[in-house]
Amino acid sequence: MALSLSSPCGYAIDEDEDMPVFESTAAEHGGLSRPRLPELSVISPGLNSHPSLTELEGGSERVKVYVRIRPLSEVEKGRGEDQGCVAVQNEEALILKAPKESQNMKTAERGIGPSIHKFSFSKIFGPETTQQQFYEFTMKKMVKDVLQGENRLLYTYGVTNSGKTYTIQGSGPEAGLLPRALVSLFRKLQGRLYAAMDVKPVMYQDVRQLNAGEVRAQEIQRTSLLQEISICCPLQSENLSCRRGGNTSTWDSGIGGLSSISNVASQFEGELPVQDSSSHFQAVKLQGRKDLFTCRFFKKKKKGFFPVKILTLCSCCFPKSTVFLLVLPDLTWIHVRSAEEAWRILRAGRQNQSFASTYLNQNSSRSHSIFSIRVLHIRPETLSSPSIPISELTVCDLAGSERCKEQRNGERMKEATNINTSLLTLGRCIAALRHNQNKTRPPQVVPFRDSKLTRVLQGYFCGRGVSCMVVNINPCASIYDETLQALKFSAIATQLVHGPSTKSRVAYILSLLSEPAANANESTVIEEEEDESDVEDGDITMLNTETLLQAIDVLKRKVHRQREENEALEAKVREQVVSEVMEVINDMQNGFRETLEAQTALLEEKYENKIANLQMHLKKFYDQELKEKEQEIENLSADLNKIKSSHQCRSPRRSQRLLAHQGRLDTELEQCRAELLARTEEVTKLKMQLVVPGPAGTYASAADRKLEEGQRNVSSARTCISCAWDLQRLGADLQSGERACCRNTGGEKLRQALTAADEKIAKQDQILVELQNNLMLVKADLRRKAETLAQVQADLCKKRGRGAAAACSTENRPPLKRPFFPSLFATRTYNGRLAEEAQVSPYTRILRSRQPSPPRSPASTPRSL
Ligand SMILES: Nc1ncnc2c1ncn2[C@@H]1O[C@H](COP(=O)(O)OP(=O)(O)OP(=O)(O)O)[C@@H](O)[C@H]1O
Repeated sequence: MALSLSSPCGYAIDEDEDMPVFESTAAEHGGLSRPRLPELSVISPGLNSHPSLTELEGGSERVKVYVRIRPLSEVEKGRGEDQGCVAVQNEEALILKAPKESQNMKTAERGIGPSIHKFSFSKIFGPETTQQQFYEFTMKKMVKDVLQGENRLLYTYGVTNSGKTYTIQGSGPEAGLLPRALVSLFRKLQGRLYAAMDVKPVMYQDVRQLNAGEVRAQEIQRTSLLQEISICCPLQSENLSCRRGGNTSTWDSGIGGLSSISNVASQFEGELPVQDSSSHFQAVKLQGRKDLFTCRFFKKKKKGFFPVKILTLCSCCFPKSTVFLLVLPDLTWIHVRSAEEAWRILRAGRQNQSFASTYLNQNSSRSHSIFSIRVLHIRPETLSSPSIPISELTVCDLAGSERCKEQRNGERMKEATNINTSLLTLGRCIAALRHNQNKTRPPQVVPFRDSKLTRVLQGYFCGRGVSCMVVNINPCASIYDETLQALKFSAIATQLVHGPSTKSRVAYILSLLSEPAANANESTVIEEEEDESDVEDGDITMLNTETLLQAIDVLKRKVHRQREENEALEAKVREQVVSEVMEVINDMQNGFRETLEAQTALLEEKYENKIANLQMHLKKFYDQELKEKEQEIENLSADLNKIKSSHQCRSPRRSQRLLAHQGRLDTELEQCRAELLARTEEVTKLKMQLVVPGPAGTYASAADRKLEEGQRNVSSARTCISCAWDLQRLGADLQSGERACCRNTGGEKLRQALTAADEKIAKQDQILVELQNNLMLVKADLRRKAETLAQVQADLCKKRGRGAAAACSTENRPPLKRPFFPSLFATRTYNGRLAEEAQVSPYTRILRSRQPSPPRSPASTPRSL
């Protein structure tokens, strides 16, 4: 088998060639030269520049989303589809401008949404990009990764007729990503292929060692299947009979879509087995499930057919057959020894894919196409171990999304509905994954199980591998709205971050087991583990149950320890928080106290001011009241005077009598005054005579002072007595007058004043009696003193002789009786009360008590004296 894979269909494969650097296509599309657009869509999550990888969560990488814009065909250009609605701004930014006829423009004109949208992607490839360039930038590295044990997925997404199949499979000499990847893969594996067929991958990451019988059976099955597949080709061209749900219809073989594969596969024409027309293919719908049906391969025998292979497949995935499709457990993996065999199966699978002519695409894929190839990394020393590392490359050509209503055929419409449903589920899964990346929000269930497509791809979205999306764009103006929707969907995918790798989980589990063991059993298990570097490359399924249980125990202990640490930390934090809170509370308390004191001072000041104001107002008020009362008193006095005068008018006789009596009293008083003056002069003269020098003089002066005192008392008493009697009479008269007035006026106040005056007069009487007694005593005392004085003078005369006798002749005269008048108004009193009474005479008091009686005449008052 001399097969040159260096350039199978004219394209050069240089594995060591550096990745080409593409220039921006913005200038060609006028993206940079266009004026600044007035309005931009805000729906593009990639509007801002992409964050660097280090900024992403946990250092994970974002899902790479590449955009490829296909060139317009001459026919499309002739239809006027080139309206510049898709423009590349730079290598990462794409601008969509709604054409006039589009629905988006209509809604934009109604003001509902923008007419210009900007999207950001990992890289944008313009229409001039060749298949080789696109492969080198996208798939080449993936192939390398797969050979290094990584899992990789590449899937295309876009509107129908946008170039997805062209990108994956190619057309004519322009082979797509998949044939190039296969050629590259087998070239790299050349000379290192494992020839025996004694291992077989079972579900997911498990590998089973086959015994001799199983190897033989496997070989037979493989050869048979390869033959059956190769047999299908002529059968399909002969209108393969297909029975679905009892109805037999002609199966659309879609041979026209095989041109590119056939072109590449032409390299292997000589190697194809001889076609056998004795096989037959039948598809039977599974009971109760619309999307599942069973494909049976029959080998024609002489007497009828017998089944060779039964596959249960999903209509939305790869409806007829492929050995690389791993949807349900009864599918099997076929051992591929060379690129040639891979091509055969690929071509067969391609033949069994559904194609149809739609209104947009002459050869439209009516089902998703998934191609998977697994590489078992076998080492002789680990051959017996079930944990053989496996890496997988999956290339998925999704069917194009399209408007169902525009399908003219019922069958096409059903297909379009199925396609859109599965694409919608894919979109929901991506949106849910995007949502779950935000740890602050409650996680959503990712609806992987709602579609076979998402079930197949689930592993790549859950850390099993790295996925990459290729968005194909048709720049035709007529499908602008669909293109916009596809870009919106893929814009969500640009925000996806790859989940944590399952390999990192394995490494984590192994690191757990390699921690210092708490007991002997653990250490035993660790010793039994393989070299870490060897095992870390594998998947989680390579760990046995015992190891996993041990890891769980370690994790439990770790969790327990963490909880204890957390509790201790929490207690510490609580303590710190409490102390800090207490400090804050104390500060607050001090603050409040200061504030309170300040407030109290302010309030005190405020209320003091208020009290002062109130006092001022009260004072004003009571002053006013007092004035009013005084005014009232004055009015009352005036009234009283009026009444008196009227009373006088009414009883003139009594008034006259009173006036006459008053006149008499005044006369008497004047006489008393005159007499008093005369006596005073006389007393002064006597005093001058009585000045005696020496001790006798001293005695004499003392005696004189006492005498004067007694005289003053007596005179005051007498004056008081006389005045009192006069006043008593006057008071009685006034009382009678007032009573008369009161009878006429009924003034209660006046009556009370008179009663008080009567009481005072009674008291004066009593005082008068006491004064009379005192007078008697003073008189007796004066007599004794006069006698003593005479005696002293006589003794003095005897001692001085004759000269002195002459003097003594005058001095020896018997002492004259000293008049009492000089002490008549003496201020000396016997007690405080008397002094008061002496100062304020009964007459004065009576007059005062009768206020507001008419004011006294100055001549009639004792003060005038
Ligand atoms: N980059 C390209 N260069 C040249 N021609 C292209 C390119 N991309 C697509 N085409 C052409 O556009 C047409 C439609 O492409 P293709 O069938 O791959 O679209 P599709 O997206 O797979 O459609 P569907 O989803 O209906 O299967 C084909 O004739 C193809 O040759």
